Amino acid sequence: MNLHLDAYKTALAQFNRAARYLDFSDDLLEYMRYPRREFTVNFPVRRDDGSMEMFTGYRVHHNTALGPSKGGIRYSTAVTLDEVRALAMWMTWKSALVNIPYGGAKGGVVVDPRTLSLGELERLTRRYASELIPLISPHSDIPAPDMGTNAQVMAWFMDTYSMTVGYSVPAIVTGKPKTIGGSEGRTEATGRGVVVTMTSCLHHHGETAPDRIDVAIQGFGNVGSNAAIYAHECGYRVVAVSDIDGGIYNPGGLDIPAVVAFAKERGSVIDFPRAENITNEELLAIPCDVLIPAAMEGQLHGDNAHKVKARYVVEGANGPTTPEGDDILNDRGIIVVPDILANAGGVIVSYFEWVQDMQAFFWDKSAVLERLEGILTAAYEQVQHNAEEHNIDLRTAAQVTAIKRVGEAIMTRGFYP
Ligand SMILES: NC(=O)C1=CN([C@@H]2O[C@H](COP(=O)(O)OP(=O)(O)OC[C@H]3O[C@@H](n4cnc5c(N)ncnc54)[C@H](O)[C@@H]3O)[C@@H](O)[C@H]2O)C=CC1
Ligand SMILES: O=C(O)CCC(=O)C(=O)O
Repeated sequence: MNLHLDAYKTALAQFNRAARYLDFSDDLLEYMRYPRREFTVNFPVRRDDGSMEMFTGYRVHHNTALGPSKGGIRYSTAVTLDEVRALAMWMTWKSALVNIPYGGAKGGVVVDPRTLSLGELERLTRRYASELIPLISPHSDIPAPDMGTNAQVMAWFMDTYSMTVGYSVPAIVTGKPKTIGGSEGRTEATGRGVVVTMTSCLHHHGETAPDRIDVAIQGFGNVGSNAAIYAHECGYRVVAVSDIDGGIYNPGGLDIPAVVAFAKERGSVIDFPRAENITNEELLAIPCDVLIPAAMEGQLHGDNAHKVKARYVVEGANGPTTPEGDDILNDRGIIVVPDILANAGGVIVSYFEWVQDMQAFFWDKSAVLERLEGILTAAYEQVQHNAEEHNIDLRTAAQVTAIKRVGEAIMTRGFYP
């Protein structure tokens, strides 16, 4: 299975499933299946040893009916145009679902950032940012971090854009360091939001005692580690976590602050002293109540979804479950809180950051976190309500709500093919 070629197939299969519940014309549905713009760029980067290497990057705008396109930038050797298409489409539905005035975009460069020195990473970022300038602006397309990128990468992005136009433009990207216009709470927003939606879902099912809930998390980057930290703070028992090198398991619960410190020093969670090493495949099948895939696409699929022991899957990553995986989980009565809802905390606080930058007026952390929680819990309740009303799963309910908003915006603006 090619997980990345399959990502767009997954996005389309989810869309087609939701489309059955929408009273839209075939023409309008067909229009929404396509990305609006796709940009591919090949560019050179000088390596520290003086050699020159060519890199390929992408930026895809899926739909802009509700506002400027918004979405992260991924640095990974697995990046393909098809993967970026899928991620851009999910951004359209995510922003619409949580009612923020954005369309969907995503970008990526085919590179393993761990193989670059800091200088090489900066040169690559500045060159890619400068190639994207015809496409981006605070009013048209606003990038942010995703897998393999972080606040520092966003700072170089912002600086490159600002140098080109001749004045500082903080609102060109979100997820920046706070010293240059970043928002309080953005770094932890996605992981925190995953735990907020998990809690809404557990409460809906009458499970209100966090100390009775065992959580396993795949991926220990921005999303996974912040989900682990907040889950631990809320009193949940995080029994397993993993990164690309493998995972660790302690059925009595992991000391998450100690794991965070250990991973920071060692570059991986594996060999953490008070736990057993496990593989990523074992983590997905570990005995627990909630499984949070927070690494990448296609992790739960037709060949392993039957092994999941969790009763809930809360999707921190984008597209971690294939349609075959979804069918198996649904048939087994496992509740899946879908990516466009569970991981929307990141884009919500990015929206807050953009608003603050545009107004040059900054909020304190409690205002950011309170508004974040308010939007996510309302979105969860709406999706849960729609799912019950139409007797459909949460993913389909979330997609129906989101696609309906985008379709209505397209129609209202005038859809005359
Ligand atoms: N950063 C953000 O604000 C948001 C990220 N997401 C999604 O969350 C997921 C993770 O993103 P970040 O945490 O930002 O990335 P990151 O680069 O900070 O961390 C990724 C983590 O996943 C691990 N990983 C990578 N490949 C893996 C594999 N094959 N098996 C197991 N672990 C693997 C890495 O070792 C690392 O621990 C992605 O799907 C991303 O699109 C979604 C919404 C917002
Ligand atoms: O913060 C943003 O603007 C986008 C984050 C992102 O890429 C995502 O939600 O997948």
